[in-house]
Amino acid sequence: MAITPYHATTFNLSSSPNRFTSIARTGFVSYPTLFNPYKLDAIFSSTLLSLSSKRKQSRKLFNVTSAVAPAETTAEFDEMVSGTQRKYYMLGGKGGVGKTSCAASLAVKFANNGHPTLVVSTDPAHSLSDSFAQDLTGGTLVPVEGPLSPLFALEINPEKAREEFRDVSKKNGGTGVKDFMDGMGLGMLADQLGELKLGELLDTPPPGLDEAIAISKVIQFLELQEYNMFTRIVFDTAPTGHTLRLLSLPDFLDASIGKILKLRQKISSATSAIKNVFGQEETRQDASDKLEKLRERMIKVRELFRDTNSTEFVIVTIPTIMAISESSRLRASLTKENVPVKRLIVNQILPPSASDCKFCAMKRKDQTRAIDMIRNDPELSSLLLVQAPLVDVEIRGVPALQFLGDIIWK
Ligand SMILES: Nc1ncnc2c1ncn2[C@@H]1O[C@H](COP(=O)(O)OP(=O)(O)OP(=O)(O)O)[C@@H](O)[C@H]1O
Repeated sequence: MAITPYHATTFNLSSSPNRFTSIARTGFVSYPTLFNPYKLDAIFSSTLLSLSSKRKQSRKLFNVTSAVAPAETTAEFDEMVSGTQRKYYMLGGKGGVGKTSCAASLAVKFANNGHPTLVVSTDPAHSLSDSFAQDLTGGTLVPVEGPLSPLFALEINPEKAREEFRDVSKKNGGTGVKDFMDGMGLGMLADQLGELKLGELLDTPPPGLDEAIAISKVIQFLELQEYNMFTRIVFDTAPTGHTLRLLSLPDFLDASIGKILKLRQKISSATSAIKNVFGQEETRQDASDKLEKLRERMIKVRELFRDTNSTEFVIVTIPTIMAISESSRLRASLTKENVPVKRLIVNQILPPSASDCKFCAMKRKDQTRAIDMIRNDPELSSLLLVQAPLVDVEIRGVPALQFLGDIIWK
């Protein structure tokens, strides 16, 4: 019989609460967990624990070691979780490799380890809602039910935001622009650009503008007193290309704002007719101050991405040559941008098996080859290699994410 240690269906991942209760009645759950206020999760996690020790036993029994990687490395989660200073984790990589699942499971793990956590998706094609099996749309912070400490999720859709912006700009002939931009934390840009046909500018947006909207929204939230509590921020980023644009964006905006400020200086020294375009002296001064603030905020973002003490970019990949090649290029670009990278998650690795079908044997060989490639890749070989197994159900909902998180983030 094939051994599938990560056979999640065995762990009742998709079970109803009643089935958990019946597990409890059969004595599968250790006594103290019944006092936990989050009973279902407690029962669930202790069931997982109990089954995970069974898993270890069955490994011993059949002397099964990981087929693709003899030496198991851990993610060194202790280091990730230690300290109450705010830390940012950005998970990125090729499309479909499991960025969202890894980001969501990390956020759940942080929250279960005492960190009030915010998980943010800046991917225009969001899947956080699907991953948490909860509606997180709406562009604002939504509490996620289940973890032991507060966990909030935020899905930002920059494309949609841009669409909305264009609509408002058309409908109101530009007058609603400022309100909308204020809402996005970019009000000061609107002040400056409102009269410069910003709507037209958005028809051919400069690279990174969508990400600008996403980033400024997050920063705006984090500046609010009520969101001071978050000590871990996990970003589920868009696929590689977008991420790189996002990283270079603060520079871009900084440069743009610089241009705008220069333009303003020129205008303010011009005739009164032109002065009317920007309003009275006081208003102009106020707008300049706001613009400076935006510039400062962008500089903060740029520094944040590069701050080894507070930020880490975690690359997520799968064991295929194509995904690994892209990860290697991503690492090179991140190094160029001075973004700290320490961990590489290789997701969806076939779990060990005593007897392989032909397809599995081939697939396993293929994966082994891909993992060897990582070990010989100059960009990737120095990273902490964390292996995550392919599980046999879709990872959806907090209990399932907790299950995945406990496997990956050790
Ligand atoms: N270790 C795993 N075992 C089994 N299924 C997985 C695993 N990791 C991810 N998946 C599944 O793969 C699919 C894609 O995962 P996910 O949405 O996390 O990837 P992504 O990289 O965020 O994708 P996108 O680039 O489209 O946003 C999902 O159905 C998810 O449940």
